[in-house]
Amino acid sequence: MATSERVPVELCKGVNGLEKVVLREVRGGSAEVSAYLDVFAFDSCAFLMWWSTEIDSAKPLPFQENLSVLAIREIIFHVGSGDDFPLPMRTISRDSCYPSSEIHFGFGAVKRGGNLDLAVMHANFAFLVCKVIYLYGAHVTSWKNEHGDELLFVSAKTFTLRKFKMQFSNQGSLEQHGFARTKFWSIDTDPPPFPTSTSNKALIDLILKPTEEDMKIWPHSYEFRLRVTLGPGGDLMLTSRIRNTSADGKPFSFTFAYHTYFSVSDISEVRVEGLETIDYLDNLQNKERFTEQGDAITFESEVDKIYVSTPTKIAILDHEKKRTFVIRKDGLPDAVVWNPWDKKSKAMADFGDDEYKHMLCVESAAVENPITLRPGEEWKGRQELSAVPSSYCSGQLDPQRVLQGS
Ligand SMILES: O=P(O)(O)OC[C@H]1O[C@@H](O)[C@H](O)[C@@H](O)[C@@H]1O
Repeated sequence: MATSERVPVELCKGVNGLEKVVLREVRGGSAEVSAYLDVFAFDSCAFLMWWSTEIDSAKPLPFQENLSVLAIREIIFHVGSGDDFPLPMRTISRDSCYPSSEIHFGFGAVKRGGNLDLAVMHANFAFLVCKVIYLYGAHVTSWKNEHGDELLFVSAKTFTLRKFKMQFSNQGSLEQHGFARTKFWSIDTDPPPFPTSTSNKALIDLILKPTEEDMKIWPHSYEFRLRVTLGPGGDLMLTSRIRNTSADGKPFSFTFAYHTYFSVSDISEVRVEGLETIDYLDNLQNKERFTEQGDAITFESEVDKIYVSTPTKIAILDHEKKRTFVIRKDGLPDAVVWNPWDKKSKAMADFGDDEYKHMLCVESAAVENPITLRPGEEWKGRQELSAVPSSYCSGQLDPQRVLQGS
């Protein structure tokens, strides 16, 4: 039987500081199961960080050791009944067990140790689609699909989180990739309106403004807004808006990139489509300009290329995982493709020697031509990521269909 059932939940103190939730079978009244959760709640939303039916096999996700439960008003689990009970959450099917009216959206913010704040949001509590955004550098450190698979790559050796996201480099005088990724951002509670609809989405708005100290390094006044949105289908959207708020009448220029590290099964099995025949500046050859030849891009050594004036859709095909990442971008004409391969991986202190095999960095960017804003002007750059199952094997997938989003 696979009928939908709302099961009453009791929360009790578990071991190791974890919450323990007891679900009681309502039919027949005999079955009882204990499940261990790491949850926290904010306002009326509860967030599940991981779940296990056995305490010993429960492995916390990274960076969550110090999360504490603030309040829990209600947790609703939908499970099967009879012989199916308890169904692991990830096997519950959307159609049979989860009426759309009960899909929850929301986000929360909680303080953790080590002075990093984080915000967590979910688009669908039962499907474990959640993400974690560090206010330090506005890093999105986790993005999961409905099966709980992590879609982003985070190095196990990451110690400063310098590896993720914002590039706000003035090409030269600033630190590598600029300063936006090493500043503490704030939650923007009252952002100016966005033209796009916000219904049926979980979102959070972050903002970065310069302090007096920052102005000594980059003497310009700006508001840098980032909206992170999780769509109901699990798509991850990042929209950045940068405004020149200078009172001195001076313009400023910047370059930009969403420094996204995708998790891949095996870099040797991965193809990038959509950049064929496009010009690129090769970072490994003094930014000399070449034209990409032939078919899709594959990887067999270090790659560090800035593709210029690319199409707005790029696809990363992961043969082994049977998954395709589709990147759609707007306001970001360029795309950086980077994999450090073995030698560079060994030279990077916060990157494992073999981790290059499981990551690919594809960045939606505006690098070749810096963006210039006069006082009062605003720039907008948007990246939308989706992960779709693909039954790809060589020659079977029509790249044009992926790139045209059909
Ligand atoms: O280690 P970082 O500073 O995050 O940079 C990683 C890589 O980022 C890419 O954007 C650059 O093209 C590479 O040259 C660089 O090595």
